[in-house]
Amino acid sequence: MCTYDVIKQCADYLLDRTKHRPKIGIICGSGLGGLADQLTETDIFPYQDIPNFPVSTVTKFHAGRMVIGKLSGLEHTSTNRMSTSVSEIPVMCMQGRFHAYEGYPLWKCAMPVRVMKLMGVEKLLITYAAGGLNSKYNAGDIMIIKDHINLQGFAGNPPLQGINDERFGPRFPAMDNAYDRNLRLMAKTVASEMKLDNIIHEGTYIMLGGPSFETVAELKMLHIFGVDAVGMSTVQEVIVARHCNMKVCAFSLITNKCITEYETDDMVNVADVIGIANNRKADMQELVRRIAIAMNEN
Ligand SMILES: O=P(O)(O)O[C@H]1O[C@H](CO)[C@@H](O)[C@H]1O
Ligand code: HPA
Repeated sequence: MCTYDVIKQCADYLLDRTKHRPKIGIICGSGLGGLADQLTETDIFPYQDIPNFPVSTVTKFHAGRMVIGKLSGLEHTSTNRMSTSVSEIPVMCMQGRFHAYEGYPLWKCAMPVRVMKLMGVEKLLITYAAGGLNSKYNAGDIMIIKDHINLQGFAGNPPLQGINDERFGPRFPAMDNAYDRNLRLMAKTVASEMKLDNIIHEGTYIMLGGPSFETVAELKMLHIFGVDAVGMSTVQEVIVARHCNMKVCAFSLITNKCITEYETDDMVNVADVIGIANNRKADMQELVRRIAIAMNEN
């Protein structure tokens, strides 16, 4: 386990090298790291330079850098949202995350969230690529997570395993409203303003260990569980963020429809995942940018 002191060393390393003091953190999913490239006045830290930080091994899809800088956008300066001004807010952006299939234990995959917390981050925006299991979802759609199923926790492998340090949070944190109701509402409003209503959904996510994609039988079982989207990340980040009282909002980019029949030659493959991420990344980045700005107002 990473102790409080080790996490603080990471946080202090970054704080000593940037003038920014972000209250919003962003984790970018596979093929969705472009948002970090939109920041200005950036301080960029390759993960291998940050003491005790994990390093990205799926570097084709995750650049493996912490990018701290300013995100700019229109801010509504009156309560009726009629008057606006350009605002710049400090954010820290993980351009790449860690997955269990890379060989990291779940607590280590989520350790950067604690680093963010000790740097002053209060709200976390998460993006990731996922397969759409809900038959109404199409490749290119976006799902706001309403809830998750912590399958690894069911199996006795939770990200909060080990001795609890109360400085981060309680031994037994609640996971009600893990995906903040107000932030979800705000996300839906912003998506409507962007005229994305026809591709936005709200649903339940499950993280599997990967890296193999799911079998038809597994997907049939997950469908019975009430799962709408399937991926290999995010849940550990959310649990660790909620443990330390950060507010969370998370978005799946549905990169493929899950295949739930045997009588087909279709196969999920990572090239399609990245292709769809590339096609839809501009909308996803704009959505996250607008939500970050709106979050900063509230
Ligand atoms: O969840 P992110 O990091 O976006 O990555 C998703 O994309 C990869 C597979 O295509 C898996 O790692 C899956 O979890
Ligand atoms: O179909 C999928 N399954 C698991 N993870 C994924 N990430 C993108 N698509 C998928």
